[in-house]
Amino acid sequence: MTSQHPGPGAGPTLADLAHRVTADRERPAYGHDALITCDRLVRIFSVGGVEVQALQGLDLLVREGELMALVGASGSGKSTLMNILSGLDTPTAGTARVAGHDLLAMNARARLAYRREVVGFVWQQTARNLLPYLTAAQNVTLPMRLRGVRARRRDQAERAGELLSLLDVADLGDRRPHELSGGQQQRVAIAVALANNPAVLLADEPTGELDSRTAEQIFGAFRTVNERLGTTVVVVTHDKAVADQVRRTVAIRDGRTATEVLRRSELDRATGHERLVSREYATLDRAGRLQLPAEYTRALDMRDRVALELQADHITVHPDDGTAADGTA
Ligand SMILES: Nc1ncnc2c1ncn2[C@@H]1O[C@H](COP(=O)(O)OP(=O)(O)OP(=O)(O)O)[C@@H](O)[C@H]1O
Repeated sequence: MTSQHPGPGAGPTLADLAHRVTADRERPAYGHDALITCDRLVRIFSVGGVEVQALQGLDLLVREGELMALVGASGSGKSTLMNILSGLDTPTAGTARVAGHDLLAMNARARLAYRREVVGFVWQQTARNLLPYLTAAQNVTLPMRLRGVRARRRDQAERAGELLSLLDVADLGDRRPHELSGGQQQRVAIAVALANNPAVLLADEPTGELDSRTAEQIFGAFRTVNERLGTTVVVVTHDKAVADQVRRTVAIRDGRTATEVLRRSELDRATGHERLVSREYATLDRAGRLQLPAEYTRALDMRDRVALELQADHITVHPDDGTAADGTA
């Protein structure tokens, strides 16, 4: 029998091991405190017998109250992710949870309730967001009626008015979509998406059909919603200027999160003005995998393998200099 009190230098005691096991069990699960958790998310499409892996084990955590942008090359998987988060599509494997809802386990009824009450979405095509034969105000009250919760018409109309006012289109409530500009339509579409007070507002290229000045204003509207209502907002965008305005931008590459830029304001001592300082991070996945930027590895001619060294507060990555101990230079 192993002693409970071995001498110095011996392995862990039984008590140590028991403690480790309990500590591991009690460690909070990945993403336990996030509003959106994607864990090794996979989406495979089969087209004519050919498989396309649109998402290849994507990890993403979004905390409550965040306003963040998702960027990435065409075909990287952004829309696939948004369709999953909005409840329109189901992942092939992995975990996706939004505000406590497991997106892989919902039946049709739960999915419908999820889409009506938990998430709001704004699409790129302005025409897809609004019903053409309803006025702006009627478009905003429609999701409230579909939700089926008994509420007085007057209260619904009042809420629609408040939302249209928050989005600076209060005086356009009686107009139909074709009587509104593209930017005004997107503002109304944001109000529609917020009608049932969702936990998350998702937007897929919401400024894609707008000129850059209008795009900037629409992005301002997302900021207002985030700041005033506290709604968590995730926006997919191609627009670099738009992505630069948020505190967090996550880049997706080949169906995985690859890099992340975080921005914070800092006081410029010289001028006394606030300025935004940004820093790029690489994503470290749960298996410890890290993708080094191609321009870095090319600059140091890093290929096949690299040497890692653990320092007190960082890890260094060196090119393979051909001095491997096993002689396989
Ligand atoms: N319904 C589908 N059937 C088959 N393949 C699909 C389907 N939807 C997406 N894909 C494929 O999955 C990959 C990711 O597509 P996705 O639309 O998510 O990319 P994206 O980053 O949104 O691109 P874009 O910026 O051009 O909109 C692409 O290779 C695409 O062809």
